[in-house]
Amino acid sequence: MSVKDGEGGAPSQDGRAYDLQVYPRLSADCPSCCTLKVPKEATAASVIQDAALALGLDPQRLYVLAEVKECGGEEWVLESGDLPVQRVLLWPRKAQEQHPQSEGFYFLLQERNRDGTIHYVHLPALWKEQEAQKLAARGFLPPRHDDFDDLCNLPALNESSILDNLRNRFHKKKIYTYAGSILIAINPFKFLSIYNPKYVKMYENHQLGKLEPHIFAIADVAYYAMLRKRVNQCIVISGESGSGKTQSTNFLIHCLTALSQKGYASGVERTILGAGPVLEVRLFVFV
Ligand SMILES: Nc1ncnc2c1ncn2[C@@H]1O[C@H](COP(=O)(O)OP(=O)(O)OP(=O)(O)O)[C@@H](O)[C@H]1O
Repeated sequence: MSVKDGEGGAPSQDGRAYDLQVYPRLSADCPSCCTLKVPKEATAASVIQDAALALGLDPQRLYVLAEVKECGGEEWVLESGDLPVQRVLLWPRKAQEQHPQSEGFYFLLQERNRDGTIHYVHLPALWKEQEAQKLAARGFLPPRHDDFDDLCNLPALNESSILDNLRNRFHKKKIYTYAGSILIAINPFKFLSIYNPKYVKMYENHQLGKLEPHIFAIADVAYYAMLRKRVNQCIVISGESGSGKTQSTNFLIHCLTALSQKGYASGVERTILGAGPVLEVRLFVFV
């Protein structure tokens, strides 16, 4: 609705008519909006009547007018004696002057059942999509992702959603994904430039989950937990043959030795890695 000095429409006592835009939420074949010129003292009942006429709706059916306000996304159903223009005059100035549905302040026309409840219709997919986007923007729905770096955040948790998520991430060269504090790694079978000293530094002393999942984050958490609690830590690596257990072990040792400041200089990393094939290191206990 935009507030204008009255030309046309029913003038109010102060001589002004107000443009009131009403968006029907009825069926897909209904017009998307109608603009009415109404006086300040027009009631919701009369606006509903005019809107039904303008939209060519069945006058035998019952309708309600609801005010939608962006803040919180509430829909306030108006009583038949309520004055829609009064509501608009309380909106922010910009919304008073211009309020396309996309801006958040508008009126909805919905069908009402005989018992007073609102008759919800099957909404067109596009409309639902827009609503979902708005709710996500307000924080009522999780932001729309096609990949989640922690499986615990998947909106639907089942085998196919897990595999889809891992696949999507893998195609974006994100081979690591968390499931809580567990790290899932998918073998890329090719070199990825995510293991250089810059990454060791980046993940150093960071809470798990703050950054993109990475094997260095696991090494870092174990290392600092050992220092803080002065208790041995272990990292269990499991997977089928060829899945990358040995490679992951090497990355962990690389990161741990780098963190302990001994890595490059003392040859500790080389010594441990050299013992790997003999010990088949899968589980580390650091004192
Ligand atoms: N993160 C990675 N980046 C690049 N290549 C990797 C990665 N992880 C594994 N690979 C490659 O995949 C191959 C198999 O990995 P690896 O030997 O670690 O598997 P494994 O689980 O230890 O196998 P097995 O249980 O049979 O010993 C290796 O050639 C390795 O280089």
